[in-house]
Amino acid sequence: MTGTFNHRDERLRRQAQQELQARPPLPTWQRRVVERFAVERGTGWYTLLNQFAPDTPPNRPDVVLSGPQGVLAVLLREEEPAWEDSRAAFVWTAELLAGVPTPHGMLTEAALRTVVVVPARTGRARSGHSGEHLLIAENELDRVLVGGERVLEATDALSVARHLGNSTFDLTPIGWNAQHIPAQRGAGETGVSGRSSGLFEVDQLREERFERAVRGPFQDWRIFLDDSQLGLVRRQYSGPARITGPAGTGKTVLALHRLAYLARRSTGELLYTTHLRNLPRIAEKQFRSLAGQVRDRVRFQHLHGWAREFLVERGRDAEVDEQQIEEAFRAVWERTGAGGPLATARPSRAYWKDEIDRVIKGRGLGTLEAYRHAPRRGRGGNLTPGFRAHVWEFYCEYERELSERGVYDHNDVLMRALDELGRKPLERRFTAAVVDEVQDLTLIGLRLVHAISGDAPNQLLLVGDGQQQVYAGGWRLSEAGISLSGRGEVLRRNYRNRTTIVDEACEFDAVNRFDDLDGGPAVTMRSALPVLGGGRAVHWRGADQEEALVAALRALDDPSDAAVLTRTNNAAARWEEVLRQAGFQVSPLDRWEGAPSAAVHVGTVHRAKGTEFRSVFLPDEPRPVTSYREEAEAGQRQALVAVTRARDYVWIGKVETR
Ligand SMILES: Nc1ncnc2c1ncn2[C@@H]1O[C@H](COP(=O)(O)OP(=O)(O)OP(=O)(O)O)[C@@H](O)[C@H]1O
Repeated sequence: MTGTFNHRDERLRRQAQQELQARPPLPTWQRRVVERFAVERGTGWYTLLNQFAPDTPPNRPDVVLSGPQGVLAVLLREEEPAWEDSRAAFVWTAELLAGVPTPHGMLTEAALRTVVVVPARTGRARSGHSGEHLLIAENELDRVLVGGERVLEATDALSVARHLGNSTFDLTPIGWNAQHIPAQRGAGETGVSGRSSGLFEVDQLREERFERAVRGPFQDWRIFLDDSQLGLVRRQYSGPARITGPAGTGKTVLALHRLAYLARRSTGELLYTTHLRNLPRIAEKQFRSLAGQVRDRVRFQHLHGWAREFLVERGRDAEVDEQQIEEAFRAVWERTGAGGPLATARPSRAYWKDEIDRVIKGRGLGTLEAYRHAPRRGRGGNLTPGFRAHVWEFYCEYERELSERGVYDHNDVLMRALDELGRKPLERRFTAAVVDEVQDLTLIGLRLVHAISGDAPNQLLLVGDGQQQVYAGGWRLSEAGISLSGRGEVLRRNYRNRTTIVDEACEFDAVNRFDDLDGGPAVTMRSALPVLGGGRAVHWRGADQEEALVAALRALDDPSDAAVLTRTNNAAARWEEVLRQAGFQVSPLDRWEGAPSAAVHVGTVHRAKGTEFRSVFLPDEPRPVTSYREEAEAGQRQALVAVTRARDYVWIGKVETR
């Protein structure tokens, strides 16, 4: 075997030497490197040499390689170059690559890495990522050519190489011929078009793409996007923009790609934020795997965390004591709420807490007069201006209680941060900010992200889905001074949920109170296009739900990546206990950072926003019967969020006692 390989390597080396002789000579060490690259043709790498090498402009790659581990923009330099040059070389190559179609989707620039190779005599290169590139010495080429994660199939690698060779005169194939390589078509494999464009026959492949390629070993959201996703990653927006789409349509994936794309074409810090505490941690982990080289450019932080940190930097108090807030509210409710007009109108403490959190403070209403006329979207209960005076009185009591206890609540933190920004804006705004799950922000939260980001091109991207709103209340973007002017986009292909799960989700009447507010087209789960067929939904009915759920968990073919989702914290705590006693390893959702684990995740639907699991269990739990429309609607939206966390399997319990 070895003999065969050596013979092949030798042939490839001689071919490369001949081709190199016909062009301006390279310094000896560079020639050695290019020959080595060319020999790797035998392991699936295609080499393209910059026609200007060794006098390549400093901001261009000397060599580009396409192979199993992706695409490499290689700079052969005597010394480590300035980061601006290696970044420019990356962007130059990325622009050539933009949207190469493959059977798995459009290739993204996550498949591309910049590698700087310096001569061996320089000694071992200062190893590792400098942020923009990987620096290695000539004798360390194995680090990028051998092993590592495989991201391209052989046909993809060749297709990409041909595309590069055919899209610029600057890159010349070495050791292979972009025009004459025969198409490779094996069983179940898609071949390469013989056309000189070097592209796949995309039209023929479109049909196959969803069914076959998505299931294939290389359907990876980091490396391949669909055409509408990739278009939005690269689109230039002249002001704030918004992306909507039903659950599982790749909104977060798109947002992460866009952050990476913008990070590589700008300076300064970028921000991914949301009101959810655990989502930034999960998104950060995904981003690291997508764009490790620019990971330090993007801050992943939930909005309250950002506001607290900002206030502290400005020397202002920002501590929030959850327990004190809860006690303050309870005291006021018992003193004036429970026996007063509020309880008569609506005997729910939580409802009036939401009225303060989501309407009065959430909208930053400073006077009774403002509250009298404020819209109360999605809140139900048509409160007359006269009745609102009672609510206002109750709110003032709550504020007095907080101030006597010397505490701020979460809304205070956002409002104080907004005030502080009004007094003295950020010295340097974020280059770009993405706000995920935007439908659940309060109006003050929305104003705050707008104040942080501004209106400049590409600076603010709002990502959300009105059908998945799980917190009360609502707003119009215009109330926060944000104008989209047509910069609203919709995604429709669902990559997460198998068809059966989507069908289950469509059973819920999850009214979208957002899209019709902002004038965009209302796209609901029913109009989503599931890419993955199959899936399984089990509706269990009976008396002993604990026994049934535990048995169903034990019966899973693949027990990894399972979650039990509940409506309330109490129910989550109880299920944690039940599962532990049944011998399961349990991981509370609020501490989860997105890493795969064998433990069963347990938490509320609120904590599960933005996450996904192979199997999801939704046990029945007692819920108050409601005659209020908005509560029923909220329940339906929560149920939709819960079901759409499942990729393959959903178990829905219903306790039926005699
Ligand atoms: N182009 C793609 N190819 C393959 N998988 C994809 C693609 N886009 C997204 N996915 C996968 O689909 C799933 C859902 O993506 P994502 O979380 O971005 O959706 P979302 O629209 O933000 O969902 P939700 O609104 O429910 O939070 C993820 O598993 C993601 O990896």
